Amino acid sequence: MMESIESCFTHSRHPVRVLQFGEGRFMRAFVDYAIDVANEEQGFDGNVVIVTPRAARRPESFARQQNLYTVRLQGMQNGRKVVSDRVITCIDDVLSPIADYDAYMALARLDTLAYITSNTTDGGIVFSPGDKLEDRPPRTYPAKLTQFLYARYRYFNGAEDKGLVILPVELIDHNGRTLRACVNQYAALWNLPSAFSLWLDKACQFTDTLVDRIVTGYPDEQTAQAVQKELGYTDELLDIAEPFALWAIESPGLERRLPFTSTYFQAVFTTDITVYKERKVRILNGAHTSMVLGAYLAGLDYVGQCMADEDIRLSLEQTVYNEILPTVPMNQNDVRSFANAVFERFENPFVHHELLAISLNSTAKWRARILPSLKDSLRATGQLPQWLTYSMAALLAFYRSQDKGNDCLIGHRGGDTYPIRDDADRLAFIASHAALPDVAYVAAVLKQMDWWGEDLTEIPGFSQAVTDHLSRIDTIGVRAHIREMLKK
Ligand SMILES: NC(=O)c1ccc[n+]([C@@H]2O[C@H](COP(=O)([O-])OP(=O)(O)OC[C@H]3O[C@@H](n4cnc5c(N)ncnc54)[C@H](O)[C@@H]3O)[C@@H](O)[C@H]2O)c1
Ligand SMILES: O=P(O)(O)OC[C@@H](O)[C@@H](O)[C@H](O)[C@H](O)CO
Repeated sequence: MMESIESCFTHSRHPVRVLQFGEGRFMRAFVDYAIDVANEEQGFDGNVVIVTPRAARRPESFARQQNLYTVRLQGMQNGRKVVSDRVITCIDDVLSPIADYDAYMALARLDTLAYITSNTTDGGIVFSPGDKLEDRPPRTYPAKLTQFLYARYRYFNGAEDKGLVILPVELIDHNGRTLRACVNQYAALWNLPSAFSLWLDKACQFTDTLVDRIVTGYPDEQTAQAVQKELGYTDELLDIAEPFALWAIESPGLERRLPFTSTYFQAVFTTDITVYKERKVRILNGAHTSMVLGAYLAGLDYVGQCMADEDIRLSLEQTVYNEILPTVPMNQNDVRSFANAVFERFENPFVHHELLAISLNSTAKWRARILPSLKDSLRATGQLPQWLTYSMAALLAFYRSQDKGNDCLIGHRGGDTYPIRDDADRLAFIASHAALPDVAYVAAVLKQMDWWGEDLTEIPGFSQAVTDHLSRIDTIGVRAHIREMLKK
């Protein structure tokens, strides 16, 4: 029988310096990876306590293996194959803020605590007026954070050296500033003293950051068995990622305190992360979001398969190089080499990135990751960019279903079914409009101001062009439609 990870490795001992909201695969292969390496190579001297943002109970998988787990980085870097395994030993505890409320709030009184990190997905940094200061805990992440910071402020009598640096990694615009704005709203809602707001200003730092690493997490069972055999121990938290990692942090002053750059991790400290964000979100995430829904309907399941598929690959090249790149306000040579690198990362034969995983919440992703490029392209050329326009039709085709599943809609691909996962109200809207003729279905969805931030039917020609693409998809199928667009 194989040994277990906890019988092979032990914890590193460091004071707890980081409270992390989010136990997901990304945080574990990115933030915790960087901290673990920094402890070993740079004397960071800090461990992490994780809080699961939503779990009602402490996740047993972490306790079972004493919070140890392996990050396997796999892929090509500078032309050579990389396989790098690291057992992460810097996690002290994983708490549920609901089940372990007192233990979690006790961390606010911890002298050594210096940083708070979070990944609560694109939907986590929100204000909800129903949250109360007395809740154990409040529901949203910003409300939890406000309650936590207020407890710390009170315990240390507003001492300025007990402030915290807050480093959110959610992929939304100005994540630090947005989080700060939510905290301000809770402070006002809960009538917290103005001295607390002053303490937030003087002692705490809310930092905008941008992250980039493809993390696919626990692999399929067959791969998992093979990897564990190689490793020589069992690990149910095994986390697979690519070797590339970039963390751009909008605070040059933190450079010395966060020595996170290492062989497989680059931390950049800068006065403005906009260029990193625009480049990454428009090109990498924009490529994903514009490609995956149509490619899935065309019969593919993984990003790697898309790169090997002539039609899908060519369509993505045209999307990225002809339509997205010219909209990125940076040196075009730099942007082009970033795009070339993205294609190489997508080709990574070792990281199996599921299209269905990327499809989650595609409406919000289309707005954040495609719409700005579409509008900039239209402004610059006077024409609707064909592939970005088509990507909306692919979304509407992928989403079009009246079949309700558990927390999702059920889509159909040939004889197979697949889950359509998005906000519940949005899915309900789709279900109730899916049976309309194409023109009415398209118009109904494009008019949803709160989905897109504007009425998309007001973009000249957009509604008609999307309807035309959707009708071709209905009539001849996605792949045939992609082929006819490639011939144009
Ligand atoms: N996996 C990647 O390659 C990658 C790379 C860069 C950025 N990200 C970002 O990470 C997010 C997905 O995380 P993951 O890949 O670790 O997936 P995951 O499913 O493993 O983890 C998701 C985490 O988000 C929390 N969460 C989900 N909805 C929430 C909400 N409404 N409020 C509070 N917490 C919530 C969950 O509790 C969990 O901790 C995405 O938003 C993405 O932008 C992922
Ligand atoms: O993680 P999501 O669901 O927000 O988006 C899916 C992918 O586009 C994303 O995970 C990228 O792989 C990642 O942003 C790369 O840094």
